[in-house]
Amino acid sequence: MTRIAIVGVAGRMGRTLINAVQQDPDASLGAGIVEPGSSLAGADLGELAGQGRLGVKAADSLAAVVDDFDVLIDFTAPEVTLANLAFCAEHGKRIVIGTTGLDDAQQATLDGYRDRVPMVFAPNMSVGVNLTLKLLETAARALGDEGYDIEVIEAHHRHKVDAPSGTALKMGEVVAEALDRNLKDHGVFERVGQCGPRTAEEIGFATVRAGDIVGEHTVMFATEGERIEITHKASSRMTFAKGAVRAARWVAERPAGRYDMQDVIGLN
Ligand SMILES: NC(=O)C1=CN([C@@H]2O[C@H](COP(=O)(O)OP(=O)(O)OC[C@H]3O[C@@H](n4cnc5c(N)ncnc54)[C@H](OP(=O)(O)O)[C@@H]3O)[C@@H](O)[C@H]2O)C=CC1
Ligand SMILES: O=C(O)C1=N[C@H](C(=O)O)C[C@H](O)C1
Repeated sequence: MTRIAIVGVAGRMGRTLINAVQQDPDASLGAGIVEPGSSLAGADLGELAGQGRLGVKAADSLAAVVDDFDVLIDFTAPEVTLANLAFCAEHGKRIVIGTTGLDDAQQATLDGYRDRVPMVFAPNMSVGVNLTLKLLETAARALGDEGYDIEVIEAHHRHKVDAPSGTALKMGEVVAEALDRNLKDHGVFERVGQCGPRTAEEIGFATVRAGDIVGEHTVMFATEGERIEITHKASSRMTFAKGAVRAARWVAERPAGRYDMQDVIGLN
């Protein structure tokens, strides 16, 4: 039985994760943590998730629940995640990180823990997106050097704070790598005014933020006469939450290292 703590239990993913842990017979909910000073500290986690009392109360620090879990699941914000990762390193815990929007320096800091903490870090925990990444690799190898333009289009709910999504960036990286291109050099994240025609090698990104869209990603390979679109649409956050709980059970048995969802699913 993997004892899990969820940080950010008041959030969209946090509440969904409470339900996902409850539905997994091989996982138990050891703790849930809200932001320090939150009025939800002390609230019952089951009631937070809309499923009735569970008898586990929301804590407002990791230190308060340090003995109650083995794996932390973190879907919060970059600086919060890095602080929690440091806590895990100090206290011999494992971690599953779904947080997106880390900048290069924050990515490097995270990577610095790979020899000390067993961690799964993935911008998208759904099985479907991780399979899609494999399909993209194949498509890019077949089409990318044959005159097909590559564009990544993503859409999310109005509350999302980072752009492009972590998943869109990962899709861009997979495609770029398959074509021996570097996303830092070839990614185009803005087109406005007299920006001129696209170059053959650029990988363009477009972002939609609207309403309650859970998460949609399309990679377009377009040339004169045809286009191919590979699309993934998530219609429920439960798809991410189930993946995260699966990752928590998986990483509970692993030595220190930085893993991703493809490792968890067995696609690597
Ligand atoms: N990898 C994946 O599969 C997925 C990744 N994500 C990513 O997960 C992250 C969270 O998304 P989402 O749930 O929609 O965002 P929310 O804003 O709904 O949730 C984030 C939660 O973190 C809480 N929080 C902030 N600071 C702390 C702290 N110090 N301690 C404890 N809790 C804290 C916030 O509390 P408060 O409410 O008080 O501000 C909030 O409840 C984003 O980066 C998103 O991109 C999302 C879905 C899938
Ligand atoms: O913020 C979200 O909601 C999501 N974020 C992730 C991302 O940035 O890729 C994954 C998912 O699409 C939902």
